[in-house]
Amino acid sequence: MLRLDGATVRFGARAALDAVDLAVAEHEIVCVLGPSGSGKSTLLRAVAGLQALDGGRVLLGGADQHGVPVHQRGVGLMFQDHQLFPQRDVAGNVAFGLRMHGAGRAEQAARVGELLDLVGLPGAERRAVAELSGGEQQRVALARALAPRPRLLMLDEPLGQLDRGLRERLVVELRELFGRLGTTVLAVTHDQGEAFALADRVVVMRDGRIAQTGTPLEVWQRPASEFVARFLGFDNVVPATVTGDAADTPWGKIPVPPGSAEGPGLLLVRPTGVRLVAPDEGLPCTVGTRTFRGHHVAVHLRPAEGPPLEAELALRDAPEEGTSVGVTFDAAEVVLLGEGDSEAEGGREPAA
Ligand SMILES: Nc1ncnc2c1ncn2[C@@H]1O[C@H](COP(=O)(O)OP(=O)(O)OP(=O)(O)O)[C@@H](O)[C@H]1O
Repeated sequence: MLRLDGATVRFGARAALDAVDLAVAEHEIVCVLGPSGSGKSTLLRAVAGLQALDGGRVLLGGADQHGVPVHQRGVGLMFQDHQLFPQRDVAGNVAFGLRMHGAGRAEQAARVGELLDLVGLPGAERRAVAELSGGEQQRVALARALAPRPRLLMLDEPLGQLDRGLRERLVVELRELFGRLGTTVLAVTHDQGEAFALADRVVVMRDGRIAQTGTPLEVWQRPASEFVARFLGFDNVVPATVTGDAADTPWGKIPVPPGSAEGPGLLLVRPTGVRLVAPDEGLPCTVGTRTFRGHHVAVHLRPAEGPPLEAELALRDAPEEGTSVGVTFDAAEVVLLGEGDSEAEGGREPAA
């Protein structure tokens, strides 16, 4: 459905999009994730035709989009600040794209009604946009983007401004809705929770390039590099040398999954794999701060040797700050990271 072949966008000497290859299949929901400035919006804008390419191609349904203006690409756009027309009512907003495509009045009214039902705002046609809540406005923006039946729907931080609870609810609704409609979606977000809940596949970007792509589970379980691991919030990363079924690390010997490649590398222990035991067993640590995260607690540990460690524990298992504990590691939660993309490399040279 959508393909980028070596898509490149430069601003001065800097490549905001650096030879990106990406394919999105029909009915697939792909979420692009990455830190601020990694090129996510530039990617969306290039696909939409709002940003010209300096190299490479964007193909939609197999056709090169070079020179095809935005309104002829058949893509729906929903941007961060959803830009509804404040002087128009809900129906006027939702019908906007339909009018642009020359739909008649009756057809517009029928389609608007259908879409408002879909997004959970039945009968809202005559309401003033300014009187809607943030979540309702978001639904109207979504209905507007879906109205002309775009072959590709693109969302830029679709739930960015809403509060957490509403975002979590809407993201589930969106996924269900897109599945029902068979919509192909390319969405951009900096919120990994949102991306993982919405996407069939996530694409993690760094400095205009794709750092990793895979299903949410694949990326979560096997971050490809230190960059991806840290971006996902995993900070238990240390240099390690694997020999057989264990690795030498600054935290001592840590068991690794069977079949791990031998030799030096970087090792990640997911916080769920940090087990607390009696103080005279395993690696001696002192319990530092505890951060409550809903149904679990992130416990920060100061090991006798090596960098700080984070453990994820159930509320009832989290020891008091200052307690002495021992730590052992669960091999199933240990990941050996690719070295190619190490933080230590620092910034890449800007493309010439
Ligand atoms: N019009 C522009 N002129 C010059 N530089 C730009 C322009 N648009 C984007 N950039 C630069 O290109 C890089 C990528 O920007 P982009 O907006 O695509 O990142 P992003 O990942 O979407 O970031 P954010 O999450 O903050 O929106 C950044 O370094 C940005 O400063």
